[in-house]
Amino acid sequence: MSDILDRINAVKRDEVAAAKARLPLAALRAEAESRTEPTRGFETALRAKIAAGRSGVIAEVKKASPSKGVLREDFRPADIAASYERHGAACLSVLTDAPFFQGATEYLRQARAACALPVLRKDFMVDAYQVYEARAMGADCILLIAASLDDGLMTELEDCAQGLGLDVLVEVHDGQELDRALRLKTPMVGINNRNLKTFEVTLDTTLGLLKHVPPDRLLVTESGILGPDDVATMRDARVNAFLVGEAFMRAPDPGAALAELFR
Ligand SMILES: O=C(O)c1ccccc1NCC(=O)[C@H](O)[C@H](O)COP(=O)(O)O
Repeated sequence: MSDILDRINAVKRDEVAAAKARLPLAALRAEAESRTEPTRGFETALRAKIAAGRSGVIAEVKKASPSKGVLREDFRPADIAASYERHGAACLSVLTDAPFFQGATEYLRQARAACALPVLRKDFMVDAYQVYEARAMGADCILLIAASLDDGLMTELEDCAQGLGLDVLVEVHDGQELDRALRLKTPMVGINNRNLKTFEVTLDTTLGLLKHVPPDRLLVTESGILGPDDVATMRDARVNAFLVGEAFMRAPDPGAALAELFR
């Protein structure tokens, strides 16, 4: 039986094929390249928080997930983004995947328009077409999941993103993926504590891999940061950048929850 990532990637390839039929690559590329305004610096924003002695928090805007179902009924991306900014987030991560996360391109546009924070397009990238889409919709950064991509495609997508002025966060879950990620140019490496085959979450994933991340890289711990003990564990291990979704999405005010967790 295929795992969730295989299923997601198959759906993504179908989505890309349908999108190309509606809007050919050349037209989308022209649209993306016609955006003259600079992107907001995602890596720069994270590093600035950390340099100021704070945690660099990538605050996620996510209505639902495959492992947890619907996380938030009252889902207003613009309000959530504004609250995150008021309470000290460095960056946003906005789910644009619809079939599995109930996300939308429009949510990214709404969230970005409501604040000055850089925004990650959180989706499952399998084709350069989606990178052009990311730039066209206003994203500042894309996610590359090493488990989903061979080396050639990962490099192609990174080159495409960087050529458009987008930052890249590469995500890994084990040592082999980390070795492959470290051959990319991007300094931002996310270690996902969630096993995407079993949905098991353990912070030991970050704790076990972090010694293999060179000091010039910006390590982001992803998933399963739910309470103050989790933050303290990571800070004790000198991990200062966090991607957090569920803990904020379940709170009445996601930004206030961020301020409480990272005070
Ligand atoms: O969250 C899931 O169920 C999931 C399933 C399959 C692929 C990816 C998945 N999550 C993506 C993420 O990486 C998280 O949204 C992100 O790291 C935040 O995690 P959390 O704070 O645990 O919501």
